[in-house]
Amino acid sequence: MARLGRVSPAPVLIARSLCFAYGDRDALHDVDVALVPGEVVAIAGPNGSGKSTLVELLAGVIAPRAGEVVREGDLALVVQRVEAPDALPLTVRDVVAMGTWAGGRRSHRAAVDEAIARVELTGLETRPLAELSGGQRQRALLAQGIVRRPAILLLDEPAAGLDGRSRDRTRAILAEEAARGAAVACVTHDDASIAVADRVIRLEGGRPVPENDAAPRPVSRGAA
Ligand SMILES: Nc1ncnc2c1ncn2[C@@H]1O[C@H](COP(=O)(O)OP(=O)(O)OP(=O)(O)O)[C@@H](O)[C@H]1O
Repeated sequence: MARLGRVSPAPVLIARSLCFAYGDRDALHDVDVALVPGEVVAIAGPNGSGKSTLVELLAGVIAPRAGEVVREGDLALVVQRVEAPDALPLTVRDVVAMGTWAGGRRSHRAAVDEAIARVELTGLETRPLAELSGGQRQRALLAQGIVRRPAILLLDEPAAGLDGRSRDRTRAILAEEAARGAAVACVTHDDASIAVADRVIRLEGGRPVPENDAAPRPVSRGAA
């Protein structure tokens, strides 16, 4: 009979031996990732090291040249996008509500308002996105990502360009999402975010750096 003990939760995302190239330029080599519920993982590394490419592969935005990604549960991707779609008169509430569309589910208006409040944009619900500052847009995109409480939350520099208070708030939201059971992985250059992450995946030249605790934590056997 198996002994009862503390068992790590099963991963909700496993990526094995991921490789990717843009044309003939290699961008990522042989990267393994396991994301488990309740954990915030920082994806760090210098410019051009492959962080955004990795997140796009994990999210399924692009397909790997080699390797595979297995996901359990729904996923939200928060991208770093500074330009607003001026041609579309989308309000903050519209943009956040779009986050509830995936999987045919629609959240209640209360959930949309709650997500807006969490990123401290209450009062700007009817403001067109194009009339927001870059930091406010970034926070609206974060609200879009968290509104449907995804099992997997991937973010590409969600705090880039934010002021100190909004950075702190973003960091707190990622911790809150992990606390409710989401698996969170976040590309960041922010030392404070790296310091508070449960684990860091560090890339250099498209390769994981092993000496920086880049290996996934042990996970329950058989889950893969
Ligand atoms: N669309 C593209 N076409 C060709 N090469 C690309 C493209 N996007 C990225 N690359 C290259 O792939 C490599 C990895 O880029 P990526 O954007 O993933 O790095 P990053 O670590 O996210 O960088 P940064 O910190 O600057 O955002 C870089 O060498 C980059 O020049």
